[in-house]
Amino acid sequence: MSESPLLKATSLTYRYEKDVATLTDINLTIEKGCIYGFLGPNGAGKTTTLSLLLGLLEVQEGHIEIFGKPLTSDRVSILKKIGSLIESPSLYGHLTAKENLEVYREVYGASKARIAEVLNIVGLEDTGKKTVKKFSLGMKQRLAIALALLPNPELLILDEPANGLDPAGIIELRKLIKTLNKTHGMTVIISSHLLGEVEKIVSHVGIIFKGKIIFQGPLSALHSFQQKASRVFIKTSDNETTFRLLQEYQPEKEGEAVSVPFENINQVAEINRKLTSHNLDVYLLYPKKSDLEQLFIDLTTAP
Ligand SMILES: Nc1ncnc2c1ncn2[C@@H]1O[C@H](COP(=O)(O)OP(=O)(O)OP(=O)(O)O)[C@@H](O)[C@H]1O
Repeated sequence: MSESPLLKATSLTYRYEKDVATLTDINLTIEKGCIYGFLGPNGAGKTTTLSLLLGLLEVQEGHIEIFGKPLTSDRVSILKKIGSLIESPSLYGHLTAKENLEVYREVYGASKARIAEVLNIVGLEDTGKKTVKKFSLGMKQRLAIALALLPNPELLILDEPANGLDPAGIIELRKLIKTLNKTHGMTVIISSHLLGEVEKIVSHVGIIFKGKIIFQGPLSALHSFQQKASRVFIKTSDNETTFRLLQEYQPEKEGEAVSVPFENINQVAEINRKLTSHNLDVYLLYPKKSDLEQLFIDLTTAP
């Protein structure tokens, strides 16, 4: 029997306001040892979902299990094994990296030796007396991750950690996440609104769009899904007949037109031949941008 997932969220629906569902029926399965990229455009519901997983928001509908236990009943023991970076970290600008960690050490019940360890892991061991206000954003971000690492968590949840970082900072962050996963065995959930930012490190991807999960699976499955999101838009002199003739392509009616999933350019020529051989006039035959396709463009285009 396969091991149960490290995290399982079932049918999460969340409303900030009574009549507006910010999340609808969210199902997530995250396996131990993976780096899970949680992707979606701004406002899709990433932070809300992660806040529910971290118990920062109360579950209204649905169920969350982490480490095989329900979050509602085993909250404290679960949260002790999770490190997180959500929204801006609270760092003291007038203190050094080490002093910042010292402030949080007792909160987490971590040993003094753990401070040097986490500074090493995030590559800030040589910052000495430099105060945090003189740190670059990338260094601040790594220090915030060091804080999250103090309790030596099994699961690390990072909400848009690459936001605002320059390309060098993003590369450093990727390296760090890979090390945490490979060398320290941590499962990592990292959210982003850009696929390119996380594509190089993630093993699995979940895509949230308007509060709904529209894809979840290994990174390798994403590209075939992406292709399926493209459709060919067809308008002829008789759309009913077109719909009937194209049954094998799984057509859908779109107002005055018909659309079929786009597979390749040869299929478009084949459809054209089929329609004209049945004496239909073909007015339009073109790939149409669906919401999903537009979503992929948004996820793959730098702001
Ligand atoms: N405290 C709140 N009260 C009311 N609505 C909220 C609150 N927080 C977030 N929202 C709304 O919920 C929706 C999802 O926001 P959320 O922050 O979860 O998205 P996101 O994917 O993390 O986006 P971003 O990257 O912009 O933070 C948005 O429409 C947002 O305006």
